[in-house]
Amino acid sequence: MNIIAQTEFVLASASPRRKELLAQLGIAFEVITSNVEETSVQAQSVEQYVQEVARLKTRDVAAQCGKKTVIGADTIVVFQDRLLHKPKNRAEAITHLQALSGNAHRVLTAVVIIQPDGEETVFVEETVVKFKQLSFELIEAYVDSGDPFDKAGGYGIQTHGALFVERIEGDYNNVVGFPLASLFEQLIHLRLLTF
Ligand SMILES: Cc1cn([C@H]2C[C@H](O)[C@@H](COP(=O)(O)OP(=O)(O)OP(=O)(O)O)O2)c(=O)[nH]c1=O
Repeated sequence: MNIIAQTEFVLASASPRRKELLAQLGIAFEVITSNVEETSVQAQSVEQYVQEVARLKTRDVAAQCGKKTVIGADTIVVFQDRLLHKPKNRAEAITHLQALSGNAHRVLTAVVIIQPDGEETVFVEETVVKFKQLSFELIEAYVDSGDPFDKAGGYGIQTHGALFVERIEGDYNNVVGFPLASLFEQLIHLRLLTF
């Protein structure tokens, strides 16, 4: 399938996974990373929080590039209304995985599209992931591999975190950091892509 960009695109993300996912569309884009501090965001709900962070990152990059369409995102892991951020250290990574073990959690990704005229489109996609019961030995071995530290919730479903999954409801790519199918749908709707 030939997907044609109707605008110049910029991806506002340092995540190599988002870059790979966007590249799957087969369109050209530039990558510009924002320097926004995520922890400063205040919100009433996790849905509002993830949108606000994604908005801040995307706006920061949009301010640097005039006539282009900027796409940014933020992914959070929510367990019983608690946000499980990227773990700061080994102990936190272990605590996150112990909480997720044997339970279902939500992964929310907010995507923001800012067009050259400043028009903003925001949507949030949710995927529910149920983990198997994880032994302490397995959690420790995984944490010691170093994989959890750049990932929300402290695991990567695209790496050895895949071994923890009992079932998943929703878009797998949303857990990796970009709900590609919904993004495609939005970009078609906004006439920023054609095929
Ligand atoms: C749950 C989960 C998260 N993640 C990643 C997706 C995101 O990259 C990261 C969450 O952090 P984000 O703050 O959403 O993204 P980032 O810091 O990697 O990149 P940027 O802010 O520049 O866009 O966790 C996985 O790769 N696999 C998973 O299974």
